[in-house]
Amino acid sequence: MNYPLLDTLNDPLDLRKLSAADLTQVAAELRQFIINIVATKEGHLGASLGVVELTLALHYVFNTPDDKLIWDVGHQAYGHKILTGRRDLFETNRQYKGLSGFPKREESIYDTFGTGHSSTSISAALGMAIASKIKGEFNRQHIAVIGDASVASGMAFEALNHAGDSDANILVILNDNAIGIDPSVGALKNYLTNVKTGSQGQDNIFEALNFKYFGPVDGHDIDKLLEIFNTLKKIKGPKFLHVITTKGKGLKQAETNQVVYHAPGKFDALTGELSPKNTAVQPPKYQDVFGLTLVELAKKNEKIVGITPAMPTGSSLKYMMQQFPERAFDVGIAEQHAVTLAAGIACVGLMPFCTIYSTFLQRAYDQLIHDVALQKLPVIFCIDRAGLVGEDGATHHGIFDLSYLRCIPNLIIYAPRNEIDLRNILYTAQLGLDLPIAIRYPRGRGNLLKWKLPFSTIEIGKAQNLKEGNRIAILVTGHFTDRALEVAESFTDRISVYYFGFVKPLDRIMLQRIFSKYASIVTLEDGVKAGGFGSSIVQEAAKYNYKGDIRILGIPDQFIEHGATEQLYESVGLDTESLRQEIISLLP
Ligand SMILES: Cc1ncc(C[n+]2csc(CCOP(=O)(O)OP(=O)(O)O)c2C)c(N)n1
Ligand SMILES: CC(=O)[C@@H](O)[C@H](O)COP(=O)(O)O
Ligand SMILES: [Mg+2]
Repeated sequence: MNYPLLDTLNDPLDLRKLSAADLTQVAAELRQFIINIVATKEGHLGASLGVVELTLALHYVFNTPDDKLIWDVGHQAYGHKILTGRRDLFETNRQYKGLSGFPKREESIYDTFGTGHSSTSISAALGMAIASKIKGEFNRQHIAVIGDASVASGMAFEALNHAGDSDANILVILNDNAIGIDPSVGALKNYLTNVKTGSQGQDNIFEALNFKYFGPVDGHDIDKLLEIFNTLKKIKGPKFLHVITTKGKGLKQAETNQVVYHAPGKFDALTGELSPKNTAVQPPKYQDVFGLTLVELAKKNEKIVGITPAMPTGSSLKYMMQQFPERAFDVGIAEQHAVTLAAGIACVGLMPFCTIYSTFLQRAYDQLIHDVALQKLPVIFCIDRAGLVGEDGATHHGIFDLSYLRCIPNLIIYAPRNEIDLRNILYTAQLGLDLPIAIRYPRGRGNLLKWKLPFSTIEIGKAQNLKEGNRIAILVTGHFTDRALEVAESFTDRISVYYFGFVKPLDRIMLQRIFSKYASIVTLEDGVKAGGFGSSIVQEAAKYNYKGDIRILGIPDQFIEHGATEQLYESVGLDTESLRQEIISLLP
């Protein structure tokens, strides 16, 4: 594939040597380059295609990296990476030891702020703008590019509220494509639609917040973007530019099927068609076990309400939203609100199932403690993407939840070992608990083809002995249970496996039996070792005055980068072979 102009661009200085008229061709080449690589290497597609012209115009007019450019979420920054010296490395995007799929300060001086989670860009840009002013660097611009779904989040509004009351040199660019991963929701989305259609009248929210407002402008018209940026760069203080773009621009399928092409997996770069799916019958994704089981339960239990902060497709709450639109809500990128909304719903006797990715629940920690657990409100948290998630990397791994949840009083924590177990704990939870429960399960597929079995109730706080052995006890939680069994089988009758679905409350009776029987214990989890399941066993062992060895196996005290999930587990010694070696080293 030929990229005659793109191939000459090693950084934005080269770009600025081109004539403005050349930028149209660069845009076409850049778009094709992104399509060609993402088609085979996978990744986020639609968002980056939508901001090709915006990316070029920003780097052309502004003096990056001295002017600070911050991409919200960062999943749209592929063009930015390619133009800022990473074209040749881009085929390693999201792969183990390759480029990160998100901006990352260690990777480039052009990546001024690391992102991955949404709605941080305005705060970060404002922080930089305030610091520049304190340092006397008055001419620097600080630019946050934020999407229409991300700008509706609380954090973004907190930053707008602060910035609008300052004289900071900040430019907020709203990249409005009317969609997040799923279609955008909420009153702000309606307002933005009215602005675009001209039916909004004179009122302007952003002007009311004291920003100088510009737009809306067509974000695919390079000349218009150059003109407006040349104006904006001379204006001091807080400015807001409303840009209209099309997610997936330039690839027909990505434009028409924006949800799927947000991150489409492999596809044909020429036709845009998705690569054929594996047609063999496969075990279900955990998210679908959750989503489909919830529909089954909601048909019989009218108290069930579903909540997702902006991930109806990713969490599979979409199934309930389709069947029971009056009882299932996408609240937008608003994790804090989602949790307290669930608390409110529980207060009045309904049964909220609040599904949030483990990594995004970090945003709502105070709400979890203050609004839910402290008041013993029986919210059912369905925490998806627990454990390592793969190519999204350090910003998205769900490895902290067991530790950050375990220290909260009144909270039940359950990590199902498989799809049937997940179904049964969902069933058990909706029978009525008098405490909140956090049910956490991994990204991707389970192992069972037959998983839609009749429901059975799970006894709260009970562990199970799955395999009896006489030397070492493996205590395991969550989906690593099969891994523990596989390892144990290879040692015939020497290794026991105890499955602790409940990380809290722990089965103390079972633990006492284990402490009195084994001289060596290994704990296994897909979360951080610090403060997690293994830690809780060590604490119990100390209370019991246990004198044997306990080895905690989990994620070490470091951020884990991106790569295929199994590759990453191997890198931290949690693959089957490494576990087997650990056991061998403990055997007398
Ligand atoms: C705090 C947080 N919640 C959820 C997500 C998952 N997420 C990633 S991109 C995205 C949609 C972003 O939409 P928008 O800001 O409009 O950008 P676009 O994809 O349209 O460019 C969501 C919900 C996230 N990254 N961070
Ligand atoms: C950028 C972002 O936060 C999401 O697009 C995320 O990558 C989705 O993750 P899943 O693919 O696990 O749904
Ligand atoms: Mg959007």
